[in-house]
This record gives sequence, C-alpha cells and structure tokens, in this order.
Amino acid sequence: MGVVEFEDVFVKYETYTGGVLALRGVTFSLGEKEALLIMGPSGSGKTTILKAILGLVQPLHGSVRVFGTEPNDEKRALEVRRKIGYLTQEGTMIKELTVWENALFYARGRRKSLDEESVRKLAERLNIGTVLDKHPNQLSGGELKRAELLMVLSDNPELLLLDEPTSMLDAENAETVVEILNEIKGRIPMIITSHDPKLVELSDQTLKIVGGNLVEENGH
Ligand SMILES: Nc1ncnc2c1ncn2[C@@H]1O[C@H](COP(=O)(O)OP(=O)(O)OP(=O)(O)O)[C@@H](O)[C@H]1O
Repeated sequence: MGVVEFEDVFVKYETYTGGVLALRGVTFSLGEKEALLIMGPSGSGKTTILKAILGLVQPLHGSVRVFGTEPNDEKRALEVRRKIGYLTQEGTMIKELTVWENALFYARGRRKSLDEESVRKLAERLNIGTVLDKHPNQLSGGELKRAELLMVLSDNPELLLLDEPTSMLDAENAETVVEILNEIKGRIPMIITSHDPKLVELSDQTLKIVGGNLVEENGH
C-alpha cells in the first residue's frame, strides 16, 4: 500500500459559470521512500492534487487515500493532516509573529515540539540564520520562501507536499534546497510540483498533467 493513493480521481470546483473540472481521472501511488514530481502548465491541476491529499477538496469521483485513510474521514482527518508538511506557493506565515514564533506555532498546532538547536542549524544551512527573529513582511521573497520551508521541515513531518519549493530562489539557494531535499529523500516520502530540472533529477517518479489529465508517467 502506498502512502498516497489516487484512483481515478475527478475534482470539480464550483463556480458561478458552472464549475471547473480540475482533475479528470488521475491515478497514481506514492511509495513510502519515494519522491514524486508533478509537472504541467499553469492551471493544469498540480496544486489541486496536493489539496485533495490534504482533504481541502473532495473528489467528485474516485478515491484518495493517505496513510490508508480518506483525508476527509471525520475521525482521522486531523491525525492524517498533522503528519503532512505542506509548503504552499503563497505562504502561510502569520505576519504578527516572527519566523521562529511562526515555526513554534505551526508545530504546536500539530502537537509537535521543536528542537531549537536543529531549527537554528537548518536555518543556517538555508542561509536564513539571521531572519528567525524577523517578521515575514521584513523578508525578501526568496528569504520568505526558505523561512516557509524551514517551518514545514522543522517538526519532522511524515509526508511532504512541496508546491514549487525552488521558485523565487537564486541558483545558489535553489541548489541548497535541492541538496537538503536529497538528504531527506528516502526518509520522508514527498510530492513536489516544479519545473526545476534539478528536482526532476532528484525524483523517483515524474507525472505530467495537462488540463487535469495525466499525460505522461516516468519512473526513473
Ligand atoms: N478555488 C477555485 N475555484 C475555482 N477554480 C479553481 C479554484 N482553484 C483552482 N481552480 C482552477 O482549477 C484548475 C487547476 O488549478 P490548480 O491550482 O490545481 O493548477 P496548477 O497546475 O497548480 O497551476 P499553477 O502552476 O499556476 O499553480 C485551474 O483551471 C484553476 O483556475
């Protein structure tokens, strides 16, 4: 059994004009040591796959299972959600809190504790050692991206969903992020959306999605 299993999943967003079918029969499985990369043009359904894993959208048809459970299952949804580290494209940090306070708040909400020393070490590696006591609106786009990643990695997630983890980063910082993900790979299963060739290299499996349909699958 995979950590994540999609079987013929259709997802529709309701709109005033009748709705958008964002996923049209998507099937794939993520093994417990695997890194899966999802590629595809803007609006093709990549983020919707991540949202379906988190239970933020309901399949119209088909089944999604995460750690053997439907992410919308009332009794186990929260337990499953707490295992997942989700890096969004838009960021989720609270602007009134510092980066360190955000990481603490994020971990506490998930019933986890943080080891300050390892968080500081990871921050140094991500080249944001000096931003832990700053507020998110005091950071550059690239610093904020790495701070969000720091928060998501800090509380030892059991599954990582990373939406465009190297976008907004210069080559050197993108390289460091890929290096860190390479070290984590095999320990924490991950699903990454990106077009970054370095992340293609890192992944065990690549899916290409166009207009909500899987058009290509490659196992490396
Ligand atoms: N909340 C929503 N309501 C209505 N339509 C939506 C909603 N969210 C996404 N969509 C539509 O669903 C489709 C898939 O969107 P999705 O965000 O999954 O694409 P994506 O591949 O992640 O795009 P990008 O690379 O630009 O982030 C798009 O047509 C988008 O406009």
